[in-house]
Amino acid sequence: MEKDIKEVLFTKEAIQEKVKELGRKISEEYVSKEVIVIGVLKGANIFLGDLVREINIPLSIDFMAVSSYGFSTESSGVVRILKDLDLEIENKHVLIIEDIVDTGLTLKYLTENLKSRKAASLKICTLLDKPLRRKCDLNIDYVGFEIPDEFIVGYGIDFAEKYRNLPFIATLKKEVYE
Ligand SMILES: O=P(O)(O)OC[C@H]1O[C@H](OP(=O)(O)OP(=O)(O)O)[C@H](O)[C@@H]1O
Ligand code: HPA
Ligand SMILES: [Mg+2]
Repeated sequence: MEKDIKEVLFTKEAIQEKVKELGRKISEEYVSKEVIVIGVLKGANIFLGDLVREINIPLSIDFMAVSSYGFSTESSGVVRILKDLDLEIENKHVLIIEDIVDTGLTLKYLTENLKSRKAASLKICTLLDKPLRRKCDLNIDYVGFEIPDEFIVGYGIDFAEKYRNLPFIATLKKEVYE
């Protein structure tokens, strides 16, 4: 795997520090609220696992699975729900956890879908934000790192289902995906 890496953008240690900082902020802002965190599978799985252990207030965890990239580096623009929530979110404070916001189309679709379920509040937390690629308006409440317009992998994020288990976040060599 390592031979395919162009540049490490965030080390394991830098990620860990940022996750702690986000966890502290979320713990303060959601204190005494009934919170459900929703992880967007599969990419957010590893971030969510680390983040919830840095949040020191009671919460529930649920997942949605959606996919729009498949085996490509370009969003298909068509977001499909592969798994819906198990929990009811009516009157609950919902925090969506994402690994990366790129075009924003995944979260646009998800937030529109969840709005109709009458949550008390709906916010977004993403570890990575690639604002230069945005194709729609999206308000993100918690951002770990802003990144340039490059295809990245690691810490849950894949290319063609590979590299999710890298402990760091890195760019891929062009020849790997072209
Ligand atoms: O802002 P966007 O352009 O919509 O891209 C962001 C989404 O794309 C990736 O998921 P993907 O659809 O590849 O599924 P995965 O999480 O299973 O890898 C990533 O995990 C985000 O959910
Ligand atoms: O840069 C990326 N890498 C992997 N998957 C992604 N999905 C959206 N953007 C990316
Ligand atoms: Mg993907």
